Amino acid sequence: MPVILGPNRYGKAETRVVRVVRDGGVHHIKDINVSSALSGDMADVHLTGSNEAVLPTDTQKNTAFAFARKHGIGQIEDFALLLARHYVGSQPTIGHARVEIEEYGWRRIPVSGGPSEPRHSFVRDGQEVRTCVVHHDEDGRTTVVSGLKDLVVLNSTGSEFHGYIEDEYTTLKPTTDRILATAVSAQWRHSGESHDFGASYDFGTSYDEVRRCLLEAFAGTHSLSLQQTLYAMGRRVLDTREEVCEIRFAMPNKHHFLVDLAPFGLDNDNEVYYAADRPYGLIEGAVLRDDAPDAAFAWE
Ligand SMILES: O=c1[nH]c(=O)c2[nH]c(=O)[nH]c2[nH]1
Repeated sequence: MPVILGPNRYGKAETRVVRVVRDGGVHHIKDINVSSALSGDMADVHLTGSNEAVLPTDTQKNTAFAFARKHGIGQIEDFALLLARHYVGSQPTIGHARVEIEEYGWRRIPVSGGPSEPRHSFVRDGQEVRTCVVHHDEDGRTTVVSGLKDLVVLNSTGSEFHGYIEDEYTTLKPTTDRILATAVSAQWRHSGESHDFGASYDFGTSYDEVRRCLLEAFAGTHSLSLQQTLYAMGRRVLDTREEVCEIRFAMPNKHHFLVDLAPFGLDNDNEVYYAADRPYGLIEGAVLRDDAPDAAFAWE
């Protein structure tokens, strides 16, 4: 039965590029996900195994990083046009380029009482989920745990990590300036008893204020580890919100690796990062008052 090659394309999907622009002490970030798909004179690649027409997908990934450094990232449409024109314009075998870009929005974390313009701390737009778990039993015991998950935050400086154990498998380089990013999952236990949780108990304000404490402590802590930041966030909540007696965290360390652009003749002074999604460090911990009431079934 005769068989022919149908439509085809190839490329690098989901190159996660983060660019930090430093405007004095004020940082701006662009966080994008670039997918390129190229097509053209690719019959031989499929039929004979000749790769003469192929611009490797690895090169497409590198081009996204190098262009971020060289040209900056403005409007994603402009960046996509730049890449697409580059592929079609530079390679005779490539007749068509499809470049898809998603951009993730970040807002500055407002810090009350701090400098009017927070400079390098961001919260990702519109992701988080508010949660609660309530238990109530026939003996009239009630527990309330409030929480949030997927509150994605990032400090583009003010984070170090060094002084750790180095054994024969350690390759991580110590750093005094890195991006610290995490998706905060936190659950906090209200210390009240059943009769406290009446109509006048303001869970709305409590939630807003705990969230504010978490963001402010994240933004305001010069971090020597995500563990230290976790503790500072928990402590801020317990110092500020008397209705909360315990808070538990799970925080993935969303690694951002500096891209080596030297092979393309470009420097990279903490500007262009590769945002890796896995594997990730997972930092978990609880912070509680030493006289916190018994948790009963709150965490079940
Ligand atoms: O803040 C961090 N804590 C760690 O325990 C750790 N481990 C690691 O490789 N990087 C980091 N970063």
